[in-house]
Amino acid sequence: MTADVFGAIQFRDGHQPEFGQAVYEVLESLEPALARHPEYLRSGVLERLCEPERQIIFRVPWTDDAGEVRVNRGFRVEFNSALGPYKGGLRFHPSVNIGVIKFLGFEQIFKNALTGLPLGGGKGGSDFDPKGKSDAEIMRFCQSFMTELHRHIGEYTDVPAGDIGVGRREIGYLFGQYKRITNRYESGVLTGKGLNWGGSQVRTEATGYGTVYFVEEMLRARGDGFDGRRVVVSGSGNVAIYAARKAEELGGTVVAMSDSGGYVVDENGIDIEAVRELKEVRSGRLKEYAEDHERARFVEGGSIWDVPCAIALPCATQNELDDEAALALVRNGVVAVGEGANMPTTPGAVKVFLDAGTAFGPGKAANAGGVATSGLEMQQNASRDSWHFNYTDARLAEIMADIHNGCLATAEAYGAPGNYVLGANIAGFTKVADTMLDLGVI
Ligand SMILES: NC(=O)C1=CN([C@@H]2O[C@H](COP(=O)(O)OP(=O)(O)OC[C@H]3O[C@@H](n4cnc5c(N)ncnc54)[C@H](O)[C@@H]3O)[C@@H](O)[C@H]2O)C=CC1
Ligand SMILES: O=C(O)CCC(=O)C(=O)O
Repeated sequence: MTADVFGAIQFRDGHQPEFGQAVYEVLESLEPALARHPEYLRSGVLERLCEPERQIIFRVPWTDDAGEVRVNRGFRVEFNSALGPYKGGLRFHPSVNIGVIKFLGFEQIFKNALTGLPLGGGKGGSDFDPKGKSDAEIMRFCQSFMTELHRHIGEYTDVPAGDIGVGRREIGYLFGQYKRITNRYESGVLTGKGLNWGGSQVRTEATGYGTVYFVEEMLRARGDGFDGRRVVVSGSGNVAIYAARKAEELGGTVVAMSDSGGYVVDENGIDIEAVRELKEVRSGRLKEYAEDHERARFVEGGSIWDVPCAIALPCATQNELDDEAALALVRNGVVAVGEGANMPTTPGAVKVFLDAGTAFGPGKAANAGGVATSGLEMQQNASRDSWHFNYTDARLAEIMADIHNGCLATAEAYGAPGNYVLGANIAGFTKVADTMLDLGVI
């Protein structure tokens, strides 16, 4: 049956490979749940889940510093609102197209369900490349993007946030333009805001910290931990920096990090604060880190996954860890892999880890701490409140432990103990599917 559904999707959307990959991975692991619950098939839940409720594509014209008019394409895919308003980030990167946004929106449905918070799934972005743009250009782009997007979003409708290329600066320009156009100080319309204007403590750290909390739970379930372990973190953006920081706080040694130019290795442990300052303040390249730290070496190109480690945290982008990389990690004795990024591990590589008995935390569970903390930001906005750092961090840790335990229990209940991929997919799916049954055919 799932083969029929997938065939229909391939027929319609075969030119969207990332979307096909994300759908296939979910459908494949749902078989045991569908066998137990034929009502999902009778009510067309699968077909409805795989088709976005709404897809918005729009022109984003803006003027560069030389006075030239430029045009980018903007997207917002409002995928599923069974559990709450559409929720998910905006990605600004030249590789963005409708298929990439659909894959991210589809993943977001199940991830958001796993958080236990009332959040539907959506995603958006643009093929705009922020690299090399001035602050004024970024602002004009964000204002133009919001001039169209504002009519589709709202606290009770659709609540965007950041993703690759969209951080607090961009959220600020987007929020400013929304406020100006609508004449409403509607804090709950966006998350990832600055602390002075409705943001939440811990949102900046949340995805990286949450990923490490999840991996810590997987390790604990095996009587292990971060202490004294070598850790490799790919990427050096928002998720990577705070995953590395938390891994170090728990006693791990982060020996390698990367950016799109290559990777840096420091056997004594990377100075995470120096990477944070380099990336967040100076917008520099990781190569400069090696120039400033004589014990470090920079490898241009190549695979960061060749660096031996016990714990691997892919935190850059989709399909960055392939079969060959997974085999290298397993050969070098990896014990746990936690996906900080969305779908960073190819299907073949996931199979390598599952076959080897590596604890593997899929992104929709392991990186759910970011959107969960966005949910906590929405709670604070709704109650005109702001919580302390430690309280918010404790809520995040509790949510990640609950997600871990839910995935583990679901995997066990469906005859696949220790398989977090199956556990996350079935646990997220059944919550959304049961709600869709309650709400009727809409
Ligand atoms: N920011 C958030 O709250 C969340 C982000 N994610 C996912 O985490 C991943 C990273 O996102 P952020 O850290 O927020 O973005 P970011 O823009 O702060 O950093 C992106 C990082 O990925 C690297 N990168 C991007 N494209 C690359 C490519 N083609 N090849 C090699 N490296 C590349 C960049 O060098 C940078 O280190 C993405 O998959 C995103 O969807 C997942 C959950 C929440
Ligand atoms: O915080 C959010 O709403 C979205 C985070 C996100 O884009 C993700 O989980 O991939």
